Amino acid sequence: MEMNPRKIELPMEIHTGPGVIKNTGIICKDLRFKGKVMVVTGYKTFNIAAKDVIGSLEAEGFETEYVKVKEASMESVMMVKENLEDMSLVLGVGGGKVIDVAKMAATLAGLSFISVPTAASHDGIASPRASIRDGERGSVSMKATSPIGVIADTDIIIKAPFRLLASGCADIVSNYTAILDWKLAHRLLNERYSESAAALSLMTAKMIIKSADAIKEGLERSARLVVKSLISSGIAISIAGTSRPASGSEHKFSHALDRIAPKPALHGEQCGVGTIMMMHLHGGDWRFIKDALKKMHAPTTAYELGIEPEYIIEALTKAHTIRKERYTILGDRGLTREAAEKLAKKTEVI
Ligand SMILES: NC(=O)C1=CN([C@@H]2O[C@H](COP(=O)(O)OP(=O)(O)OC[C@H]3O[C@@H](n4cnc5c(N)ncnc54)[C@H](OP(=O)(O)O)[C@@H]3O)[C@@H](O)[C@H]2O)C=CC1
Ligand SMILES: O=C(CO)COP(=O)(O)O
Ligand SMILES: [Zn+2]
Repeated sequence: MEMNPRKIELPMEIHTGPGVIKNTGIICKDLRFKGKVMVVTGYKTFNIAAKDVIGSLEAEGFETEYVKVKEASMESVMMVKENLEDMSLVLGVGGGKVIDVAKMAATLAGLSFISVPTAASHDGIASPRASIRDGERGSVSMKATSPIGVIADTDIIIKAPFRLLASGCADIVSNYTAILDWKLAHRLLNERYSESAAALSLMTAKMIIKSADAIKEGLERSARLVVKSLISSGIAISIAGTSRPASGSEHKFSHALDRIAPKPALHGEQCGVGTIMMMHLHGGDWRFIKDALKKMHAPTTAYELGIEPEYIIEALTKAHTIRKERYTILGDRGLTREAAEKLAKKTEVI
């Protein structure tokens, strides 16, 4: 296989622990930033964390502005970018959608970006990719600048609804099928494959399953454990330069559900249920995945996702049309309706 020059971008500083959000201003100063900082946040997370972030920045002499976003869409990215003219730094304070929008807007404006997650719900915290909805194309994985820093306050993260933490665990469990899909594409299509990225991604998934019993509601140590795993999964994405080690057919299923279901569940929750079914298609131990998700209190059925079975079946038949360039066990033709129904029933998802 031809060897092209590669660049791996990683965060320079990762701050995790209780109360670290109060050090945001000092951290930005130590990283030699000055001037005006744009804080991108969400409608709930503004009060939960962004207010404190702004207070900490202003106490260190930074000027600040903030903008609230709802959706991880190209419109949100452009709206944020338009407000970045005289900024020297962008902070994303919130869940995965806020972080992706802030990351992508900073990338387009040529600015540095710091990730301030308020929930351990996704492995985009430290990754150099942004998942953005773009019109008819649906969800696309865009190349973005790596966060220069991560500030993960475990006091805030553990107070977030437990569902978000369980969803983050499920997003990591999905690395199992993502790796199987990546290997398949490597064998069939000679797609570039990184042993080290795959090994890190799989090890992270194994570790989170091993620690499942230690993940408890309200326990700061649990938040720390999941955050560490999400960052390590994000670093696997950085090494690969693509989200391949953490996103395969199970993610295609989740992206399809986002388009089809009237009320989609959380990203990680949907990916977890997708992992059960895709593992069955790979001929692997889908019960092991199901049991692991159950231990983590993550959903394993359509009912627990709050999604009608008919949308699960439709998403299964459409999943292969998402990110067509990303070859997976779904192949180029995808599942027939009958096969989709059989798969969902066999794995007790519906
Ligand atoms: N770039 C990458 O590599 C990756 C990207 N992703 C993307 O991330 C997104 C999923 O992220 P996820 O966080 O699950 O979803 P959201 O960003 O939609 O967050 C879910 C909800 O949780 C709320 N929330 C966040 N933190 C708290 C808190 N501390 N207390 C109470 N509520 C809180 C948010 O509030 P608010 O309304 O304020 O936003 C939002 O309403 C998807 O778009 C997915 O594609 C996922 C994995 C990797
Ligand atoms: O969610 C991801 C990894 O968990 C990456 O998402 P994509 O499916 O957008 O590449
Ligand atoms: Zn994901």
